[in-house]
Amino acid sequence: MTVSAQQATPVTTLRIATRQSALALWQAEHVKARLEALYPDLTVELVKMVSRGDVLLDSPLAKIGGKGLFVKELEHALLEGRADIAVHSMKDVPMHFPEGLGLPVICEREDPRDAFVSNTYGSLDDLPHGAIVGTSSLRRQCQILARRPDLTINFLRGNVNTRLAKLDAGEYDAIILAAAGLIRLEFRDRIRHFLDTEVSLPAGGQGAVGIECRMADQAIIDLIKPLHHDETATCVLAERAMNRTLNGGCQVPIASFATLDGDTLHLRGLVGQPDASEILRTEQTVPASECEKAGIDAAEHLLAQGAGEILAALPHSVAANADTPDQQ
Ligand SMILES: NCc1[nH]cc(CCC(=O)O)c1CC(=O)O
Repeated sequence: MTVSAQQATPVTTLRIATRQSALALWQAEHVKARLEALYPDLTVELVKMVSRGDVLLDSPLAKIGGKGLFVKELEHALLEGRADIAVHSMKDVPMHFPEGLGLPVICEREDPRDAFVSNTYGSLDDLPHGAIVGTSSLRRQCQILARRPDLTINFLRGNVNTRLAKLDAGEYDAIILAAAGLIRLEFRDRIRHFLDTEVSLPAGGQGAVGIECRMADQAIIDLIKPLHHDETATCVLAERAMNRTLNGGCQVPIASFATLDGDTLHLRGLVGQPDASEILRTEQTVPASECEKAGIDAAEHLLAQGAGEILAALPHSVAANADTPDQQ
């Protein structure tokens, strides 16, 4: 279909490609509801897909494919015309898009912080000496050990519901999850404490949802554009520019988090050893219009301190797997 033909044809039905995890479905339903509220005559359908990452969830192979495994299937559906948009957690979106696809919309961010969840203890600082904390994010592990070197970090995988079930089964004294996922799935009451960003700097894009589509589909882009949130997008672009400059899929253990104060953007970045033996930090303050430059400068400052050596020393399977994409 040519661009002019699409502009002449109003969109009557929109298909959203989505994974079938509870969080992915919530995000797709949320976008569907917002679009239906904006356009009462529009029919929005969910195209539910099983991503390779979901199939391989319990296999070590899932580690090798990293983030890409969870979005590739959805991107195929877009490229083959089986769906019109795909809704993603920005944290899990790879740095580069296949030819013809792009991500023109980033929605308003939910709480970006990490959350402390426990059935016994009120916060990280309340945990007794040697307590067991569940997470498989090296970013979280590194920052938790920096604050509490006595804790034992144990591997914890699966989606949000699985993780809570493992906590409830008594396998851990506490677990750390993104607040956003818990809030969206109505588990806010399980959060005992929000980790201050000074204690646990979030992953780039955490808490934000983005919409990917075919960039030639101007009518679709126009349709979804009202869901774009400029302030969130400015912050997420800075965070992603830092991660991209630190080199592609290798994002572990990397944190990047930007905030806006009027027209001033403040970006903080971190690269650390998983055991917290070394933690590099950077802070950049720039006009909001230079958000990408802030990300590049942050990455270069981290690289100048030795971030490249830390990241290169990580085993490949770990380095390729970012902030534990299976958690969705
Ligand atoms: N890495 C997995 C992932 N991707 C997005 C979220 C939910 C929060 C968000 O939207 O960033 C999670 C779960 C988690 O980190 O606990």
